[in-house]
Amino acid sequence: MDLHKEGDRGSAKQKKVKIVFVIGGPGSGKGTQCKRIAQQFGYTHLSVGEILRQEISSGSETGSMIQKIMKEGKLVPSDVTVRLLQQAMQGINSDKFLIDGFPRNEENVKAFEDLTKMEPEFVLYLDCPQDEMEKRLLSRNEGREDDNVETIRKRFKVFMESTLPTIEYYESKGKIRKVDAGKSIDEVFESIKVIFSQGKDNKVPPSRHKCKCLIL
Ligand SMILES: Nc1ncnc2c1ncn2[C@@H]1O[C@H](COP(=O)(O)OP(=O)(O)OP(=O)(O)O)[C@@H](O)[C@H]1O
Ligand SMILES: Nc1ccn([C@@H]2O[C@H](COP(=O)(O)O)[C@@H](O)[C@H]2O)c(=O)n1
Ligand SMILES: [Mg+2]
Repeated sequence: MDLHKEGDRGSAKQKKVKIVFVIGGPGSGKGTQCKRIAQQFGYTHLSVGEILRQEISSGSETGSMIQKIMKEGKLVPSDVTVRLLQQAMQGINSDKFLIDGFPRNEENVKAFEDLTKMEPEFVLYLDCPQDEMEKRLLSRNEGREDDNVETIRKRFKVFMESTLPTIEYYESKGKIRKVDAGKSIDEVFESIKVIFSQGKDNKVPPSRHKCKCLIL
């Protein structure tokens, strides 16, 4: 990916692209909060789930493969996901990306690092109790095929087994910024604003997290 360069005809002028990943369980409020962050802090919001749903809508063979996986609440192979994400990023002239719903497992992390040679500035983790997430998803009403009890439970399992290890990985790098996402939309955004208002040198010290999502 050539996200680092800008200017005419491939001049070597460097463009520093800032990336923030946003992760959290299904229904933790990633999409809701990303919209607000993008608006207030000037980020380009890319929802990886949305990118995958667009591929389904295109009617491609890859799209039908994605549809089957999503219906099962499983994860799409990382080479497919990262290629589509990379294409979306390359099509937008922005230097600040908010990547919603990524990474979902260690394979996502590796594929992203290998392909883009980039790392996120930090990772926003929306930590929310599972019963609250389930309640939100069951009343979302956006017509998503995966918003039914059976698939939701499978998505929770995938989150616990595959996504939590990525949180540990970024925790070890001091990159996790965790917020309590079980509160109201406004309250969650207040906590997020503090994080996005912090300067580069004003980093929150790393701390071992305890997930609310595990306390059931
Ligand atoms: N803090 C909150 N309190 C109550 N409801 C919320 C809160 N945040 C989001 N919601 C609602 O919960 C539902 C799920 O939110 P959202 O779509 O933002 O979650 P998500 O993390 O993006 O989920 P997914 O991983 O399934 O895409 C939406 O209907 C949204 O309006
Ligand atoms: N990195 C990702 C992100 C998403 N998926 C698949 O899409 C589904 C919906 O994602 P949302 O972020 O919109 O909840 C998710 O359940 C996965 O099937 C993925 O594979 N990899
Ligand atoms: Mg979402």
